[in-house]
Amino acid sequence: MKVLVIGAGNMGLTYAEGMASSPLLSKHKLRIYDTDPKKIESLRKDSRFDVYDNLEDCLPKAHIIFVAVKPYHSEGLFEQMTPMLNKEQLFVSLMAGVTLETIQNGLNQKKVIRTMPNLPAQVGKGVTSYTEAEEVSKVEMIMVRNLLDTTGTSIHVDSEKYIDASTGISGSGPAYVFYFMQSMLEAALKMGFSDYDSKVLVSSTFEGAIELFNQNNISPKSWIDKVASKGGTTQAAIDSMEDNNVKQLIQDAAYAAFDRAVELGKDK
Ligand SMILES: NC(=O)C1=CN([C@@H]2O[C@H](COP(=O)(O)OP(=O)(O)OC[C@H]3O[C@@H](n4cnc5c(N)ncnc54)[C@H](O)[C@@H]3O)[C@@H](O)[C@H]2O)C=CC1
Ligand SMILES: O=C(O)[C@@H]1CCC=N1
Repeated sequence: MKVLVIGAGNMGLTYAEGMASSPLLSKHKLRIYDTDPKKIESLRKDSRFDVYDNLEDCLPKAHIIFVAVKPYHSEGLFEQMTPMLNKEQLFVSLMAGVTLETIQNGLNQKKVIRTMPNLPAQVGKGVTSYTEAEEVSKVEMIMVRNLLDTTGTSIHVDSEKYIDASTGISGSGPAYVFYFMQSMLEAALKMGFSDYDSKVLVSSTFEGAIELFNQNNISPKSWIDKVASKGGTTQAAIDSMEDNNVKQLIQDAAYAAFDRAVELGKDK
């Protein structure tokens, strides 16, 4: 099977790297197309990929095409792609907001799957939500799911609403975690720890907490109770967060990303 990734940026290249070793690709190397000459030059040094700088050479014969450009580049790209397509091809969008209908109309094609991946896919720990147009067959869905799973785990959702919603939780979510990490790093530095010690204190704390959460069937709220002694230090920190409405602010942030995904879909 010939798989083509269009757009070798943060997300496209991450997916390309994950899928490059998939047995589904059999004897064919993963194909990548990008318009940035510098990127092309550096990708050509990577023996896992067949790298292209023009669509005519890679698009017409591809079976599954992943589209990983920025949403605002999609319209121009679709116009360029349309004359080279055939009805057997399957399209998988990684783009935030851009709806199945917009992609179908833009490409004049029916077989489209929309996904929302996230960046931890770079270390095989991504989570991707996905949903499909009704013209996509069950076999095609299984093939794509197997490809998505090369970058971590995936969840099927029944409607595009949940693709936009997962953008607010998992797609943009790693940035919220990094925001929290950055805030704690800055606090550690202010307290006088070295760069190295601050990094160890913060990253080990995150890693340990996630591990506890994953290895036990206990809610984060219950874990908070296990850390916090009555009248102790943790309670002082949690009270400070509650007084400052931090929980509501985080939820507002997740909804802001969700709303922006919906808005991006309407911009098209
Ligand atoms: N970065 C992230 O964490 C996530 C990104 N996404 C989605 O992935 C898509 C790509 O985002 P990033 O990888 O972060 O962007 P990026 O800017 O890192 O990569 C985009 C790539 O597309 C290339 N490109 C631009 N126009 C092109 C064209 N006409 N043909 C071929 N290549 C073209 C650029 O040269 C660049 O290499 C976006 O639609 C975004 O919504 C989704 C989930 C997470
Ligand atoms: O910020 C963005 O628009 C993309 C989608 C989810 C993560 N990055």
